[in-house]
Amino acid sequence: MDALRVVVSGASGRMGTAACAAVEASDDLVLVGRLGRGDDPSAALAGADVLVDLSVPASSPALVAAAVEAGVHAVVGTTGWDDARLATLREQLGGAPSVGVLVAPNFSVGALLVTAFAVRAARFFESVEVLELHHPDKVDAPSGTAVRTARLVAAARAEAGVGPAPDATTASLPGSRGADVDGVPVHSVRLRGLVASQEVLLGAQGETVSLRHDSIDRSSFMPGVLLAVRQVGSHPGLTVGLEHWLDL
Ligand SMILES: NC(=O)C1=CN([C@@H]2O[C@H](COP(=O)(O)OP(=O)(O)OC[C@H]3O[C@@H](n4cnc5c(N)ncnc54)[C@H](O)[C@@H]3O)[C@@H](O)[C@H]2O)C=CC1
Ligand SMILES: O=C(O)C1=N[C@H](C(=O)O)C[C@H](O)C1
Repeated sequence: MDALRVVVSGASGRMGTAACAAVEASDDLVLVGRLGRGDDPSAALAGADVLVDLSVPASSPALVAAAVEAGVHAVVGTTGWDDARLATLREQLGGAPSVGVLVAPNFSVGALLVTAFAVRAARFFESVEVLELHHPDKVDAPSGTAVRTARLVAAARAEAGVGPAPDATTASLPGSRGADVDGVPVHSVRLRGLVASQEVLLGAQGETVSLRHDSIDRSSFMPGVLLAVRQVGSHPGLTVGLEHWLDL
């Protein structure tokens, strides 16, 4: 089989640099383009099979739209894909039925497992809060992973008939109880020395559970990136979350 031709957008960034190296180290993949801020993606996409987008939330929708337009599959790690953006992309993919796009808030298997464990645990605990901790150069908050975790946990609670978490607190400073994501408080820490961490705190009468994941190096994301690049062409349409391809 011919090697898959891969273009990386955000190629000079922290994740893009690691992804380019991971692609170059793979015998079955060939890196045919590195896109940075201000580059026109069309020429690179013309000779590509898969775009890996690791850019910034402001640029990601246009880059992915250009890939779909060119008939190129896309693996999207960039955050900021809210419901409105996903709906627009879904509509575009309706006109490109053979193209696959994966929007993956997190590529690390450990992070995906923590989210899956939290969803499994959700119905047993009346209280739940999410803490996400990242390096201080991260441009967005809350993290895409935390938003997705909170939404999935909230959906699992709703399905099980768990009511709102108890909370008698009146915040005397705005923000002190975190952001409200479907009723789940999400707290964002930015700290030099960190890469990416998440902790899901669950509480019931007389007991608590803390589910924590730490990416201590961006290499933690690369097996997931490579798996996604290899599989995206076999999954036409939009997939949100790499967990769907890991049987989690
Ligand atoms: N899904 C996952 O597992 C992970 C996702 N991320 C997400 O990936 C994104 C990138 O993260 P980092 O590498 O830490 O950020 P970064 O700031 O180091 O890199 C972003 C790069 O994108 C470039 N860029 C901006 N506009 C562009 C455009 N129009 N075309 C091409 N490149 C463009 C910037 O110049 C920069 O080099 C963020 O949204 C982050 O949240 C980060 C880590 C893991
Ligand atoms: O910006 C980062 O670093 C990360 N971004 C993603 C997110 O917002 O969830 C994934 C991971 O947490 C690292």
